[in-house]
This record gives sequence, structure tokens and C-alpha cells, in this order.
Amino acid sequence: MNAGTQARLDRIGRDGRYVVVPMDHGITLGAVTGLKDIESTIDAVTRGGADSVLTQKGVAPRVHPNKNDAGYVVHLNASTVIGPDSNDKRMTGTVEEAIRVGADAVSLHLNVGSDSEPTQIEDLARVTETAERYGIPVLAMTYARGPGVDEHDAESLGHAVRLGEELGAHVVKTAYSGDAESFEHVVESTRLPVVIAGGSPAGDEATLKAVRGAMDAGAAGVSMGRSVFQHDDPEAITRAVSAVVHDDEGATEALERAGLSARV
Ligand SMILES: CC(=O)[C@@H](O)[C@H](O)C[C@H](N)C(=O)O
Ligand SMILES: O=CC(=O)COP(=O)(O)O
Repeated sequence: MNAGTQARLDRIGRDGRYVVVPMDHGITLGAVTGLKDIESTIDAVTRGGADSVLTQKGVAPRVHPNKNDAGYVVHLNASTVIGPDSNDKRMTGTVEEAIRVGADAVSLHLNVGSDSEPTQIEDLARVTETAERYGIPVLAMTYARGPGVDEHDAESLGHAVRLGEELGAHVVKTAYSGDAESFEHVVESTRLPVVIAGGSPAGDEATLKAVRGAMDAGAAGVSMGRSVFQHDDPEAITRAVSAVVHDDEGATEALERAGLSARV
């Protein structure tokens, strides 16, 4: 691996594990809870131990003053939930733009199984080629999503993360399959570090149990957005997630250590 790529990977994670808090949802969902005052949210999650934050390029000026020396990932494609097809992710930036706005890494979202999969495959291939030339790590968000696709099927998730590796990504993110045993298949489908998304918030206990299960299956951490940035105490939940990812804490112990009761 290019020395610059490795050095930048070490800026968005720690010791090969990752607590990334993505807040690119401002395009997907709009200015939802946690994203209106994104400055405070970024400050809170990075004080809580997030290794890096992730946004679209346009809000970069609102990131740097508040990220407390955490790493920064710029997301390069998007869609909206009000558009014709939220699975149809279109390019919103380039690797060069990401470098210009101070990114340590870039990310791209693919919906494997969607009608727009072929274009997204081409997009990721181009992004990894350019990123390699600049020594910029690529986080591929490879979901199993599309007509008739089971978004939590371990076989499909394993296929999605392997696609990310085959196209030159350095870290892959996907949905959690729901239990450690099935998620082992996902992790074993690639040599890359696999991190999990949080999905729609389902309560602190469910969130931490998913993180614990994924880590037990061999995952390398999380790229967890809404369950963190929409929490009523983003710093505390980040602290709990980081305790599981980086300190191998149990779900309940991590919640208690962060001052959060184990509630549904
Ligand atoms: C809002 C969602 O369904 C998330 O899983 C998004 O797909 C995550 C993605 N980065 C996005 O916001 O487009
Ligand atoms: O960019 C978005 C993610 O990586 C996952 O977001 P979620 O809100 O945890 O599903």
C-alpha cells in the first residue's frame, strides 16, 4: 500500500479499527436532527472519541474548526429520499476536490443490486484509480439494495463488500446482517477492514449489541451516522461505541461506562 494511503488511513482510524461518524445525510435526508447545528454535533462526537467524521464537500468549512483533530472523509456521491430513486447515487465530487477541502480520505456509496449498480461500479473504479495516484484512502459503502434484494442477507452483503475490494477500496462499509455468526461470512468475504452502518436508530442497547456482534465476527469498527448524530447525547453514545470498537468492551458495560442506561 502507498505510504501516503496508509498514513491517511491512520488519520481516520486507530490501530486498524475505525469509529467513523458519517453526516452526509444532509443531502439524503435534509437538515435532520443533529445536522442543523452540525458544528456542535461534530464537536460532540469527536470529543466522544470518533476517529473521523464524514460529510459532503460543501460543509467542509463547518467541519475543520470543530473536529478536534479527528480525521475527515469527504463523500463523493449522493441521492435524496425525495428524488425518483434513492438507490441511484450520482457523483457529487472528485478526489481532487476532496483534497482541496482538506480530506484525509474519500468515500463512495454503492447499492449492489440496484438498477444503477453498473454506473456505481464504474464510478468506484474511477475514484480508486484517481485516489491511488494521490495516496488517498477510499471507504466504499457497499450496500445490498435493490428490487427483490434482502438488505441484511449475509451472502449479498458478503458479495457487496467483496465488490469493494475488487474495485480497489481500502475499507468497506455495509449493513449489519443481524448476528455475529452470519456476519462472519461477510467479514470472510474480503481481506479489507469491514465496518458496519448503524441504519435507522433502534435504541442504545440494540446499537451497541450490533457493534459488539460485528466486532465478535471480525469487523474493524463502524461508519455509524444516525444512531450517533441523532442521539440526545452524541458524545456519550460515541464514547460507548468507541469502547466496544477500541477497548473490546461488552455492550452493557460500554453503555454504563458512558453514563447511558441499557434501554431499548
Ligand atoms: C439514509 C440511509 O438509508 C443511509 O443508509 C444512507 O444510505 C447512507 C448514505 N451514506 C447516504 O446517506 O446516502
Ligand atoms: O454514510 C452513511 C453511513 O455510513 C451509514 O449511515 P447510518 O445512518 O448509520 O445508516
